[in-house]
Amino acid sequence: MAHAIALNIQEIRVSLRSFFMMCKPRVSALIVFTAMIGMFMSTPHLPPLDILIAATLGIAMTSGAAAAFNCIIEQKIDARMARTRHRPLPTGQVSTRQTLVLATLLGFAGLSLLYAMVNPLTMWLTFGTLLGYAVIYTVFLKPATPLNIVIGGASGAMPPILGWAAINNVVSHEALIMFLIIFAWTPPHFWALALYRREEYAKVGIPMLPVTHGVQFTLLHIVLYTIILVTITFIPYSMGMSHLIYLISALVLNLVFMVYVVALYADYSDALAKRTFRYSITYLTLLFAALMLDHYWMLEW
Ligand code: HEM
Ligand SMILES: CC(C)=CCC/C(C)=C/CC/C(C)=C/COP(=O)(O)OP(=O)(O)O
Repeated sequence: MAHAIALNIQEIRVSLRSFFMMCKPRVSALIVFTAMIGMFMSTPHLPPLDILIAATLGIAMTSGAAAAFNCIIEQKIDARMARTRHRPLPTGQVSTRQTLVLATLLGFAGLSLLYAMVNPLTMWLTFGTLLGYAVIYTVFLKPATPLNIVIGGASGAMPPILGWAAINNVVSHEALIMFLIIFAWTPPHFWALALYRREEYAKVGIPMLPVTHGVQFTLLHIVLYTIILVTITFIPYSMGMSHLIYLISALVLNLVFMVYVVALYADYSDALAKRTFRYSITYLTLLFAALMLDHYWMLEW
């Protein structure tokens, strides 16, 4: 009897750990971080603690649920790619039904928290973001067009808008600028990975840009989108939303990003594409951290 209970607890622990991995915790963490920056940027003071906590939790739970739905829908493809074949659904560590129940509960709980403790606007925008990623991107765009990531990127760019709405109950132009930064960042971020994983995407028939249009065409578009990104990152300074700390940080981060993408364009290697992909994550993290640092530093003065 005691043995059976111990076994059951062990099974539940394995299932929960597997489920947690399907919430793509590292991606979700950066998504939540950008949402929190949206919250901090939306007010000259600190946001009310109860709303800050409820909004952060609600957005994190819904983002995790969206990622888990993506894992359910893509499990057959995931099983055939080296990068994803160890995910819990392809290895059979958890069942589809179990994951579906947990993802639905998590998403419902996250959205309810936003509705009850934050505001209905944030709940509806977050629900739209979930549908944008789990349905529009995953089901319709990803298998259909190399523009999947450009259009689908809109849902990954939503978090600062969600954060701002959580505190102020509006969608502001400042939040839209932060949205645009992530929106322009997403193609270079993802195409860098898609380049060194192009053979796997080709094998499973997903029309990522390097598969449909080749390496050189993708590299050119990475450079073009990075130029657009760099341009957009100067808007916060030029409209007085951010100041010198942000400007200097953006200059340095942009310079390094440009060096990466131009070097990649000039002399492609999988190893450099992998480093560019990793840098894209550092870039977005530091750029958003700089927005917040600049915001509070300037208020101090
Ligand atoms: C539709 C848009 C996006 C696509 C297609 C995309 C694609 C990817 C892929 C395929 C990976 C590798 C994941 C893995 O191997 O587990 C990845 C990693 C990552 N992405 Fe994105 N991404 C998108 C948007 C975003 C956004 C909006 C953020 C955050 C604001 C983000 C943050 C990250 C982070 C932090 C990682 C590293 C995960 C790790 O180290 O395990 N991505 N992305
Ligand atoms: C707040 C909220 C509801 C956010 C939802 C938006 C969200 C979770 C965006 C994540 C983007 C992401 C993980 C892309 C992975 O691409 P992929 O799915 O093509 O990669 P894969 O091959 O690793 O599955």
